[in-house]
Amino acid sequence: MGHAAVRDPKAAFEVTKDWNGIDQIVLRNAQGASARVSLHGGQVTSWRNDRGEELLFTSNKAIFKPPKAMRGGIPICFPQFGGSGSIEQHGFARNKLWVIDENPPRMHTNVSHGKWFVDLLLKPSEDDLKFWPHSFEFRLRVSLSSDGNLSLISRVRNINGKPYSFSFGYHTYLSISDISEVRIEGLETLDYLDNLCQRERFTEQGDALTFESEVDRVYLNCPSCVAVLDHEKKRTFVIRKEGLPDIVVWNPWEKKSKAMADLGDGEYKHMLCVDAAAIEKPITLRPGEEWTGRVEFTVVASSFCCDDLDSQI
Ligand SMILES: O=P(O)(O)OC[C@H]1O[C@@H](O)[C@H](O)[C@@H](O)[C@@H]1O
Repeated sequence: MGHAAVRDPKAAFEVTKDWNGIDQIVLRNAQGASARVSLHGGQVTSWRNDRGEELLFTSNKAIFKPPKAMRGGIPICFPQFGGSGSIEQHGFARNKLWVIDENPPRMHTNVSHGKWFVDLLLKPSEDDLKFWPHSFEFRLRVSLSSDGNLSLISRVRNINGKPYSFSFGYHTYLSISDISEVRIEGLETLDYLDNLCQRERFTEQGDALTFESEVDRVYLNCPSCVAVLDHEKKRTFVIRKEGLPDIVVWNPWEKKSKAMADLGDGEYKHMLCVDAAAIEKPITLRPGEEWTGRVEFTVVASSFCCDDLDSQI
């Protein structure tokens, strides 16, 4: 157990140690829902509902060893999503040590974020600047609402003298009953880049996306809300996003899982990555400019779709 870094008794969060002795923040709302965020990578490592059920997947073979990000939760992919740019796969932010931001600048958004939140900050080290010579301040707010919704707001500011571009993704491992029981709604008729076919562009034909083999796609210009329906668990994840046009859908399936040291052979059945992202058109910031990208996860019972949910707000 680490020191308690409580900023305000009403907005309390607790600081404990994660598996490596690195500080992690625990948010717990009045109903008992909770989220954990490690300072290693700013990675959300757990999100539980008020019955204590874990909603994010973490591999049983996850390697909890910095500097690598662990397989599960929500690694932050910045300043590059994927492996086709000039730096390491998914960027360096997920492997770095973040700090708690005690005095974050005001957030220019109408979004209400409940009472339970923490602000984290990442600045590049001298070493990072050798590989990616663009200075930035990356502020991440992770919050849990009184309904147990989890939201992540990222703000990246260019504090460099020159413009630069980056890509980004919330690499979200959802916990699912079984991959054959799950479908995604909201991606119908969209174009996507297929990472399994050298990023060739295709158009989604099906009514909803279901899974029978490996999938690694970047869906382009997606609606602000998609739903992941889990029939067996009778629950639906609703994912809302802002500032993030793309959605990556990834499941490694059997063969690739077997080749991954930090994923059990059959574990692909119980995970599905659905990542709100900005990939096809990188974000460009002029000096002093700031970008905001937000995602919110809600879990609702049974087969709820986004239209139903929108009409309730
Ligand atoms: O093993 P990593 O670096 O965490 O990446 C896992 C996967 O992440 C996905 O988002 C990518 O689309 C895949 O191509 C990649 O294999």
